[in-house]
Amino acid sequence: MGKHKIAQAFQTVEERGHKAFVPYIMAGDGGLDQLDDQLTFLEEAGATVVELGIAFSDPVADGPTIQEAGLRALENGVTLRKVLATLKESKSERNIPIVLMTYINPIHAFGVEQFAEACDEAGVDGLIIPDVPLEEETLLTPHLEKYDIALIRLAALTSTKDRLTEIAKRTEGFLYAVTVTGTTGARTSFKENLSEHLQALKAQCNVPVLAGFGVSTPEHVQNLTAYCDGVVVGSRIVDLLHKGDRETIKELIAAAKG
Ligand SMILES: O=P(O)(O)OC[C@@H](O)[C@@H](O)c1c[nH]c2ccccc12
Repeated sequence: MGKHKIAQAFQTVEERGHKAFVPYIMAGDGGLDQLDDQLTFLEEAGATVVELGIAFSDPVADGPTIQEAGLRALENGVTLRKVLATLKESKSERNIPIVLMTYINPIHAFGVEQFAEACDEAGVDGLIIPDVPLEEETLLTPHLEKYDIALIRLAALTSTKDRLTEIAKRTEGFLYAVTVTGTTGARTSFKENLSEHLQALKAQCNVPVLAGFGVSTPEHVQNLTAYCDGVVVGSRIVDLLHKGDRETIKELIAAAKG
């Protein structure tokens, strides 16, 4: 479980000569009773890992598509506790690693130690917590280590060189290379020097480097994976899942297979 399960999933992708594809979905968008079916669909469509978002009242890093999905989930009565309970029930039926994306407040409300234990019981393999800077992560790390849960760090375009080096060294599971400045959301183009940025991160990192934010077409997937190990796709997946267009999701995931 945990870090090792994530590492194994990436290894399988590499052995097949593919790139990793990590879809983001908002837990409880469409109702929590849909979650198992959504995870099974993504696993069967060839996703490497799933990033599962927890709806939050103040999602500072989220763009409009993810915010709206969060509102729908909150209207459905979704809470961190309910998501963990749902994951726990279907744990044995699932192979794909799960990474939870949540802000720090709900974790504090839960209690850090209890949260780590509940993640372990639910089969959560990693965490993305965008509002915990490097300086504050020791709040979490001892508890996550106890259960082998990966803390996936985000590398921002605006970080200094030294800070990027530190983030690349510390990250677990994979490095989340944010490809744009600003919030999440589909975009049409990326910065010109993004390829060098990704390659520089790759050179300093012992785990896969995945590019995320704004990735929304098969062309984006193919262009970016020339310089890194895979992609994270959020807003486009959330939008397609909400519309019920699963065929286009399959095509996006297939783009990572080259
Ligand atoms: O939606 P996009 O632009 O495809 O970006 C991925 C993103 O949505 C997902 O990884 C995510 C959702 N909320 C976040 C908050 C911080 C970092 C990452 C995220």
